[in-house]
Formats: sequence, C-alpha cells, structure tokens
Amino acid sequence: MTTPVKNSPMITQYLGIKAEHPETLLFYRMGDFYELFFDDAVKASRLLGISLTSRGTSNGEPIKMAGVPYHSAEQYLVKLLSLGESVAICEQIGDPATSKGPVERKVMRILTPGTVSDAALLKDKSDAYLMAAHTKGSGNSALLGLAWLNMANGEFYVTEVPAREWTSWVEQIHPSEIVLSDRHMTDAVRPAFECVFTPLPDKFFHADKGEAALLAQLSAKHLANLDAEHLTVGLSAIGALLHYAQHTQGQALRHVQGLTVVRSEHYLTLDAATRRNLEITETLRGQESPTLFSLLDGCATSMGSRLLKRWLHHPLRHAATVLARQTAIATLLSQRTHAALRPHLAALCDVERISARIALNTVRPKELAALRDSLMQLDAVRAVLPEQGSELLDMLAGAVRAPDGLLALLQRAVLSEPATFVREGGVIADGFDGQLDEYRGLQTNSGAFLLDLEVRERERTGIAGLKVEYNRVHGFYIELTHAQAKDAALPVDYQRRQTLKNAERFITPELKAFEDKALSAQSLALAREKYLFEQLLIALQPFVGDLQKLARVLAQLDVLSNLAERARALNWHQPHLTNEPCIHIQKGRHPVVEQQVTPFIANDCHLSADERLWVITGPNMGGKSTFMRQVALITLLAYVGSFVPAEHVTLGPIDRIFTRIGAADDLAGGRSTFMVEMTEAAQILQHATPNSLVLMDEIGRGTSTFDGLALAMAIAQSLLNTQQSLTLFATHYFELTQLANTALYVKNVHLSAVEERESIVFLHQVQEGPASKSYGLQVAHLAGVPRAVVTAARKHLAELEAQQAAHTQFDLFSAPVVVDETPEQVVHAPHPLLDEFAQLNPDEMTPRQALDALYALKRLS
Ligand SMILES: Nc1ncnc2c1ncn2[C@@H]1O[C@H](COP(=O)(O)OP(=O)(O)OP(=O)(O)O)[C@@H](O)[C@H]1O
Repeated sequence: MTTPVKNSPMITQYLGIKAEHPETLLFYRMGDFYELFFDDAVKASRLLGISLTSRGTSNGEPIKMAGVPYHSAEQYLVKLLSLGESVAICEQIGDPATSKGPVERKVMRILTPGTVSDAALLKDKSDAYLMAAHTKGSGNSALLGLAWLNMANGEFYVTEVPAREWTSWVEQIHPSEIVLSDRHMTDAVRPAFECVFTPLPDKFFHADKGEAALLAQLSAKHLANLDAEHLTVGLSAIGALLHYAQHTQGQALRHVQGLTVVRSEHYLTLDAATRRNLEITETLRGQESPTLFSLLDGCATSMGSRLLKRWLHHPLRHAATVLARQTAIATLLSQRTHAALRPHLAALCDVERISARIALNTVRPKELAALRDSLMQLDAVRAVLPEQGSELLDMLAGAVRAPDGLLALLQRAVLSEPATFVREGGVIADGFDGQLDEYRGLQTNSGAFLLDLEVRERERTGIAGLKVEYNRVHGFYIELTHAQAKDAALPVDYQRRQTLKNAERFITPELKAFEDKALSAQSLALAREKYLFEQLLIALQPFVGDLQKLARVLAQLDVLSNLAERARALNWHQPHLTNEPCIHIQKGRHPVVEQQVTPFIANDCHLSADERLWVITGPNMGGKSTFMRQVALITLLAYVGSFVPAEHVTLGPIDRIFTRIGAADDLAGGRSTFMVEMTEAAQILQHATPNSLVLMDEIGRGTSTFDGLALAMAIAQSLLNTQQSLTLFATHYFELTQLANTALYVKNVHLSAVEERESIVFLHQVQEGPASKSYGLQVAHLAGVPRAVVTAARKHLAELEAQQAAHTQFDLFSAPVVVDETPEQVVHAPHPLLDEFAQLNPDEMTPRQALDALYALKRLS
C-alpha cells in the first residue's frame, strides 16, 4: 500500500509547474528570490556554486533548495545558458495580499541558448541562432530542411540541401541550439562543435502545419509570395522552429516579419574545413584572435561587427552586389567620408536588438531613451554621407531616417534619463500624461501645502507654536504641547490622534484627506507609469519593421566605412572581377600573418584555364601554407566586396573554395589523421568544378610513402583533368613536380630559401620551377634538434642518396632538359619510364591500382 504524498500547498503548486518543464531548470519566484527545489537545486548549486539548503519536507524527506536574488539573477542566467542549460522563469502573477493559499504563479518565458534576446545574456558581437532540422528520403537522395532564426533581431532563414551537407551547414550557421525530431536524436547527427540539441515530438515537424504557421507568422496568403513555393522538408523545419520559439517566449514573435530563402548558388561555398583553415572568425586553436575578423573589425557599432561577421562567412557569387559594395568603399575613401562617419555611428545604440526587444515586450526604459537619442543622430549621419559616386550609398543614405512619428513619440513619452526598471518609477516624461503629472504634483507639492496649512491653523487656533508634521508610522498630524492643548479652545474638528509624554497630536478632516491622497500618490504614480509604459510598448509595435530596416541600413554603413578605413590603414586595393575563370594576384599578402612578420614578402599567383595547377614545393617553414591561405583569403575578401591585400587582383567567378590543409586527428569523431585527410579529399573530388579554388597541402602525408605518393599523384591528376579546378598543390613529394613535364596546364613553383652553413634562411618568395632540395636537416637544426642527431641524419641521407643514385636512372630533383619551349607546353628529353607512365590513366584507377602501377614502374627503373 502506498502512502499519500504529503506536501505543502506551495510545493504542490511548484510540482505542478515543474511537471510541465521536466528538462528545464525552474526559477520559481518567491518574493525577492528565484528558488530552485529538489534535483534542480542540486544541479544549480553545482553549476553556479551557490549554497544548497533545505526547506520543509516532501513525503517526509527534506526538500533541497537553492536560490538566487531576483535583482542579480542575470549573471546566473548568463552562466547557465553558456553551460547549455535552459531556464524556465516562473513569476508571481497573483496579488499576495489577496491570495488565499500560495500566490498564483506562471512560467512567463523559457530562456534557452538559442532563444535569448536580452542584451545582457548575449555576446555583443556574435549572433545566436536557433535552428530546426528535418530530413526526408534516404541514402544519396535524402533532403535536409533547415530553418534558423536570430531571436535577437528577427532574421529568419530556410534552405533545403542534400542531407550529406548537414555538418557543413551546421558549422556554417553555428547555431547555439538545434531542434530535432526525437526520432532523429542520435549521436551521429552531432556536429564537431558544442551545441545544445533539443528534441521535439515528431508531430511538430509537419510540412502542412509548417506552411500554415509560416503564412500566419508573415501574414502572407501563399508560399509563392515568400519565394518559398518549392519548399517541402524546409516547411517541416519551419513548423517546429516557430512552435518552439513561440513556446519559449510565451508570446507571438512580432519581430519575425520576413523569411530569406537561402540558395546555395547565391554564395561562394566554404565547407566546414575551409572555414576552420582560413581562420575567419576563430583560430585553429579556437581563439578569437588573431583572425581575419579580429583584424578587420573596427566597426563603430555592435550591429556592424555582427554584420561584418556574417559577410565574411557569406562571400557572394552575385558580381553586381559585390561591385556595389566595392564602389561604396571606393567612394567613401575618395571623399574621406569614412572617418567623418565614424563618430556619428559610434553614438548609436544597438537599434537591431532594441527593435526585437520592443517586439518581445522585454525592452527596458534606458534602451528606449538610447533609441530616441540615436534617432536624433540620424540627420548628422546622413549629412556626412557622400552625395554621389555609389548607388548603394545613395540608397542607404535615403533610408537613414527615423520612422515617421517615432522620434516625437519617444521624446514626449520617455524622461531624458529614465530609471533602469519601470517598477522604480521615473521613466515617463512629465507632460505626457495628466493623471501621472497630478500624482507626481501631489508628492512634490506636499511641502508647500503643509506649510500653508500650518499658517492657517496657527491663525485659526491662535497658537503660535502649532506644528504640522509627518512620521512614517502615524502619518500627518498637528502637534501641540499639553499646555497648549489644554489652554486653547480647540476647534471642534480637531480629533485626538495620539497622546505623548510631552505632546498631543491631532488630525483634522482636511489633513486626513490630504494624507490619503499624498500617501497613495506614490503608489498610484508607480502603477500609472507601469500602465503608461505598457501602452507605450503597444504604440511602438507598428514601428518594429521600419526599425529593423533602419538597423540593417546603419549596420551596412558601419561595415562599409569600416572596410574603407581598414583598406586605407592596411594598404589594400580594389580587386577587379572578370567573367573568365581565373585568379591573378600581384604582390599578394596574407592579411593576418603580415601583421606578425616583418618584412612580409608579397607574392604573385596566376591560375587560369591554361595554368590550372601549381605544384608548390619548398622547405618546411618556407611559407607554402601561408601562400595558399593568402590566395584563398584574397579571393574570399574580394567576393565579400572588400578591398584586398594585394597590388592588383583580377578574379573570375569562383563557386567554392576548398582547402585540405594541415593534418589534425579527429579523435572525438573517431577518425585518424589519414581518415580525416581522405574524407576531406573525397569531398573535394566530389564537388569541385572548373570554377572552384582548391588548396591541397601535403595530401598523402598521413600514410606510407608509396601509398601517399600514389594518392597525391592520382588526386592531382584528377583535379587537373576531371574537376579542372584552379588548384594550388603543396607537397613534399618531389616526384609530383614531374607532372609539369608530362601534363599540360601544370606549373612548378617553389618557396625559395638559401643555405647558410648548417642553417637555412627562408626567402619566402614564390619562384618558378621545383625546389632543388628539401632542407629538412637544416630546418631540424634550426628547430634545435641536437647537433649529433643532425650529423647522424646527414650520414644516413648521404647513404640513402647513394643507394638511390645506384638504382635510379634519373634524378627527380634535377632540372628537366628543355628541347623546345612554347608558352603552353614544355617538351622534354624522352625517358624510358615515361612511355610506361603515359599508358596509365589515373582517372580510371583506384588508389590501390595506382599504387600497384607505381610499384611496377619502380621495378622497371
Ligand atoms: N611571405 C612571407 N613573408 C614573410 N614571412 C613568411 C611568409 N610566409 C610565411 N612566413 C613565415 O614563415 C612561417 C612558416 O610559414 P608556413 O607555415 O606557411 O610554411 P610551410 O612551408 O607551410 O611549412 P610546413 O611545410 O612546415 O607546413 C610563417 O609562420 C611566417 O612566420
């Protein structure tokens, strides 16, 4: 037989609410504290380092309890969210004075890592996205629907892509939280980085419901109006996303007013490995600097910094938009406007996030005051913008306007320096509301009234020493000494209020009426302000859409003027775009490395349909990786619309940048160095096109020499002949430099270095031809490998070279004998092995066959 559970009414209420939020920490408001109970209390005390106590019993057991003060809850919430926890905020909504039993409470909103919008809980310069994902079909044809929302500004996106691109998209968007059907929640779907996964019942991922929710959210009649008529599984993701987002906010998402349908063909694709390798916003070690973003971000506003980050991660393929940005930067530079613009932009508040907070009814009075002050700056911003030269700037300048009526409303409604919270009062401006002015008048004018009353009562009673006074316990009173009270014939309306040792206190009907008014004026004023603030928020709702547009305009101006300033400070130049697939860079530099190394040696790069593949050799530390990355970064920056770190650049249309750089184990993912290397290579071979830029650094290094060489050779040939991509191929396999002798469109270059006694001096110059040697021993010496070891290695090397010379009829490192030379083709003295070699068709060989063929060649030598 089970004994009934004995709980207090309050704990019964708590358990009822908690049952609706089993996975979420419940912050249960009790007076000035948020309390947590039972397991939540244990978890919160561990995560937050707050003390664990107990209060009362449940079922005979002490109830564990931990709490945080209401006024400093934010710091605890920041910590919990950063740890990936979600918190349900349960407020008291009933009046404690009139409640029988526990005061009524309700969960007002749920804070989750992907749905926060409070400025204090978000990073200034980063966006936090909530994403929902769903798939349809299986195998190679499986389709992935992704919808993602930036709760802090209302931006809402959807796309449908092949399901195999899951990791790449998740790493690109980098959401803080991903909502998935509980059917799909497996470890296999988890991407490499930390992210919170929230399972939802499968019924929420329903395309029809998604369509209905989307149309209702955006007040649209048909999907075609939203350019979304082709969506299928994307709608399922949208449905779940909107449901979850509204559920957490406990209200409609009024700031979500549009949908961007993302199409891969709009953007230059950067796969996950490339984003990491190029260190766009995070170094390979996961730090925020030095990165391309940390170098470029001198934006005057947080809105600008966030937009710059988005731009850097989304280079465009639409040349006209890229050109428009370039022209805007050039115009700002030529008219030196960027410097004049900066102080005006720096004075602006975060219009983007404040508009979202207005829509979500979470805006604070000080934010409205900041918004008002920013709107007053807009004329000054517009005044310094160049009048002609860039259509984009003209368009932006035209849009730098406060929405009609908004500024006037804020000026009338909000005090110049309002209090932090409405509950403190002192938010609504004088003159905005007659009733509030009257309540405030009662408080401020009470001193004058009391003095006047005192004079009148002295006259009426003839007692010169009569005093009108106030204390908190007894309120207002007229005070007389015992003698005065006895002697005088007091007016009949004097009622005795209190008798003290030395004095008598009286009250009159007039004073009582005043007291009632004055004492209630303060609380009436507070209540009135709260009401007026709520009304103000309602009145502000229609402005949200225009404010969001204004925020986007200001952010663009900030990014463009920041890119202009950076271009001038860093000596960058405007790239030229052309229709031919090519990358021509003169005197290019690596933007980040050049800040750390002086002098940085600028280098050229020329890739085109006629010169598709550069085989890059040279010593370790020679600068191969730096050179390859700088080519990719210059390409990326050019398609962001920025100027670039090079003297002259001409670029054709580029669809993707692929990088296979560096070897890192993916221990967490259970993949070895070689497996990672081959997976990335496979991705490249499957997706690269003649318009792709491919960077291959030391492919094949992770396995045995022959396997590695065979694979490197076969991959290079495939890129050359099948994908026909623009390729930089850095390698330590000198055998690969032979490719230029047998194939068209290949060029050897090397990073130069000179020997100095036992050591080596790197020149970091890209020069034509293959490297003459690898300088491995000199680099080892430079790195501090003991002299004895280097000397022993030198001996081994001499022996190996002697053996090789005995077995080999040709010297891989010697310069080829040139018989005839044309710009397109170099003809070489025939070699007996080459006939055999020419028979091979690497494109049709498996890596194993390539390896076998290589052994066969070796036996022939
Ligand atoms: N163009 C340059 N001008 C000046 N210094 C450079 C240049 N390129 C590279 N360096 C310097 O050389 C160092 C090594 O460069 P990098 O890593 O690109 O060499 P690497 O040839 O790829 O070496 P490894 O083969 O060992 O990976 C860089 O950290 C930088 O300090």
